[in-house]
Amino acid sequence: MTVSSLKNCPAPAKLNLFLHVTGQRSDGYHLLESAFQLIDHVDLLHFSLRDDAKIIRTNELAGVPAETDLVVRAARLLQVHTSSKLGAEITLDKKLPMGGGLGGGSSDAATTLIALNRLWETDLSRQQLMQLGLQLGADVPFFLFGQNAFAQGIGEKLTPLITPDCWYVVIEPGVSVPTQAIFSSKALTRNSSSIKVSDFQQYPKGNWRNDLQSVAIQLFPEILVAIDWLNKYGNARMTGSGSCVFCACSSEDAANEILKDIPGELQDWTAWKAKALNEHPLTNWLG
Ligand SMILES: C[C@](O)(CO)[C@H](O)COP(=O)(O)OP(=O)(O)OC[C@H]1O[C@@H](n2ccc(N)nc2=O)[C@H](O)[C@@H]1O
Ligand SMILES: Nc1ncnc2c1ncn2[C@@H]1O[C@H](COP(=O)(O)OP(=O)(O)OP(=O)(O)O)[C@@H](O)[C@H]1O
Repeated sequence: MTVSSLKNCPAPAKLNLFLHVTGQRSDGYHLLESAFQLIDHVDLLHFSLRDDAKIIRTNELAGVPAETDLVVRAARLLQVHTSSKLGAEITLDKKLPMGGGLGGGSSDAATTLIALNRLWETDLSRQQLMQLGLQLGADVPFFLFGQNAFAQGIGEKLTPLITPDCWYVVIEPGVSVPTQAIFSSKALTRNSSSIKVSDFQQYPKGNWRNDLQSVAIQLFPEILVAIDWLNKYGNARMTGSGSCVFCACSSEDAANEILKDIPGELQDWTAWKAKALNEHPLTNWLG
């Protein structure tokens, strides 16, 4: 039986539990070490098969024309790479904030590659899709990897990681951070010492930090207000290049208690809880 559509395909967010910048490559990209954690807060994508090779995005996305949308770019890349004659209509139900450091666009791209690889029966392996995904962004291979990871290189060298089974409270401080502006800042330190994946399991959780945070705060002081507030409840820090901040909670009840306290007068904040995932919800779609 030929499948003609795939509905409600999740694209989960990630948190960088820590992020160290250890150097810079000659092409300008930065060498990172980070713990990538999948969480159950998702965008949803819907795919319908077309037999005329057209890739059509059916929704509007504010500030992102279809041609530059990572979803459309991912579909085109797979189509060209596999010489597929098939097309797709794609609808993106966007929940993750753009410029939030949650990897939303990258996760949308990864879910598109996974779903269309199935719908078009192009049968690329996980490894092949990860290589393709890297052309779209440094975070994309992680969302194809299928599990939580210790990342090295520019974020594409991935080792499976056992991470705490907990809940997270995430605050969106109401600003969108351009990743490039953070990495290009003169104030960014690029010389953190390297750690090994085996060090991670012993690494004291209270010491986890994000080297991009101080630069992001200089440009967007709203991030510091959210960190200072959330620090009352745990080791609050930023994910990715910001703007979202998070802290770990031992239970869903503990997360609910924090959410109840969110000050009503700070209208620009959106806050929510999410459970740590052990694996990507679509991991079984790749062999
Ligand atoms: C900050 C993180 O979210 C951590 O997970 C990622 O490193 C960012 O990944 P991403 O958004 O997929 O990044 P890309 O779209 O590849 O790159 C955006 C810009 O960030 C800078 N960039 C990104 C990743 C990296 N390791 N070094 C960099 O210097 C580059 O200037 C690039 O032009
Ligand atoms: N499908 C998409 N969803 C979100 N952003 C997209 C998409 N396609 C292109 N973009 C562009 O990518 C930019 C970064 O968006 P994204 O949501 O991935 O940020 P982010 O969570 O900060 O990413 P990262 O954690 O990878 O730095 C957006 O500002 C937008 O211009």
